[in-house]
Amino acid sequence: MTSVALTIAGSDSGGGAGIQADLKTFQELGVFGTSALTAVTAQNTLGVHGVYPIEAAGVTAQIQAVLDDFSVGAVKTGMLFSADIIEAVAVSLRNNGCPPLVIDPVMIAKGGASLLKDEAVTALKAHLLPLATLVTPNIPEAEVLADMTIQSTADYEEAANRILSSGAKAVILKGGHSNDAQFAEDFFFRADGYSFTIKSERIATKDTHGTGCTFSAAITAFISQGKSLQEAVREAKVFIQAAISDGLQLGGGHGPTNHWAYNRLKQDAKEVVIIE
Ligand SMILES: Nc1ncnc2c1ncn2[C@@H]1O[C@H](COP(=O)(O)OP(=O)(O)OP(=O)(O)O)[C@@H](O)[C@H]1O
Ligand SMILES: Cc1ncc(CO)c(N)n1
Repeated sequence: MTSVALTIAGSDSGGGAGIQADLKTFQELGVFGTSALTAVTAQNTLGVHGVYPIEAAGVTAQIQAVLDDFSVGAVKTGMLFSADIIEAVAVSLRNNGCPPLVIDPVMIAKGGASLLKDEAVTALKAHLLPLATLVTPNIPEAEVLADMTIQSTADYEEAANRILSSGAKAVILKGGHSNDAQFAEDFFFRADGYSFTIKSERIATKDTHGTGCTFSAAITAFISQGKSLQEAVREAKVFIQAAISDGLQLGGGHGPTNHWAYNRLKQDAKEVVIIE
């Protein structure tokens, strides 16, 4: 049977991040994509030029319409923008017996524009993180969620534990922003204490717009197909590695990754190593 996934996220008119990245990723992985839009952004590879949120009631109605009609195997959230929208999403998911949920706690776009209001962080922690199967912050987002600075490997564990204390079942701290020139390493922690590091070669490119959205969408797609969380994360790392490695050279700023690359390149993908 065809797997169905739902993305609850913002629109990126530039097509590299947000709902567009999610749907392209679902499509490449043979998963039927459905969506609930939280905000429209006027955006390209150079930056965000405007944010136009959707009314919370409109977000609720989209989620309900999808969940009433489809058997959704997994859900992801991306840009949620306001506390009102976060509360509406949490209520809708709770009322519908929430499917496995991947939360990408999107806060700031590459160019520095805010995609989550400061006051919405409390709502995210209180209402949505408790429902999460997996939370996928980059390091700056983990610092906000854990309310601490992260400098050392010991800090990763402390930050992860603070995020897991919200009730989330697992967290992966993404190292895309680290200054390690050789490897792109992400750190996975589960609430029961199991952890691993997942590592691939770092690709030297400026075209990394939407990497976080694409990675979390690939995890969501694989979960919707019945893969375990660990297998979903491992294969999503292959997906993002392929997508970054075959950049499309579009736009004048941070260009998008290539959502068509995975099925063509996965056999030759640079090694993705899990260190338990
Ligand atoms: N240059 C790179 N080479 C290889 N992998 C990378 C590179 N940059 C990021 N990644 C990987 O891409 C995934 C997404 O991580 P990243 O930290 O870039 O997310 P993000 O900051 O949330 O992205 P976004 O820009 O969409 O907000 C992670 O698995 C990370 O390790
Ligand atoms: C709509 C949207 N969602 C997420 C991101 C983060 O990459 C972005 N730049 N735009």
